[in-house]
Amino acid sequence: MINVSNLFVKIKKDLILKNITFNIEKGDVVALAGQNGAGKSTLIKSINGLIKPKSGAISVNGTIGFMPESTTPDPKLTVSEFLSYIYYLRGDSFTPDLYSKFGLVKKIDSLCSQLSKGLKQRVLLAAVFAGNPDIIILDEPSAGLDPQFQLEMIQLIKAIDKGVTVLISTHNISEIKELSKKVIILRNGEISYIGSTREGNFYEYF
Ligand SMILES: Nc1ncnc2c1ncn2[C@@H]1O[C@H](COP(=O)(O)OP(=O)(O)OP(=O)(O)O)[C@@H](O)[C@H]1O
Repeated sequence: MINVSNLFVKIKKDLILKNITFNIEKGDVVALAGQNGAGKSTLIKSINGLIKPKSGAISVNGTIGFMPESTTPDPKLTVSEFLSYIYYLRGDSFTPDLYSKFGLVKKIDSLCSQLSKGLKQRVLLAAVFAGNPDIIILDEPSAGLDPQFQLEMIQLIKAIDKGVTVLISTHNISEIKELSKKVIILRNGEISYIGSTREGNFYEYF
């Protein structure tokens, strides 16, 4: 579903990603981990076609729903206006049952600017599903959330339909263990570990 081979990415003069190779199969839920600055967001942007690699190949077999890091829904729109707009752009319609699925029923008419960080993240997660993408890519969806909202975010991600491929960037070891069987760990722009989250102390490769 996502195939990356011998990927090198340069930003300005710096080589940020070095010889990255991995394969994600349809329906896999894969965590992308690594310390700050390891290259997770650069890899995610490359997969989304937002950064042109120096060399190597990326092939993506399907449509992507992408939630970038540290973004916010349009502050001038209400929750319903924002989600209707995003779904419209993707040729889809936002149905009311999605408000309850994402815990937004009481916030339908609130301005996005007035939501807490946790609620903004839920609105963005709801937006990711517009157009029924085959692949969901989430860049640190629970960063900055309190433990309760983190748990809720994990539950929402776990509820994603089987068969949808998920790539989720996170620092959170319990989140990695809870959500995914497979983890890719980056260290200084290289893969330091790729494999199961069930075996060994994979977090030593951070
Ligand atoms: N536009 C840019 N200009 C210069 N350097 C950049 C740019 N974008 C990323 N980098 C550098 O690339 C490296 C990897 O950054 P990236 O954001 O991909 O890491 P990350 O693993 O996502 O980090 P974090 O967990 O902090 O989000 C860092 O050293 C960063 O400073």
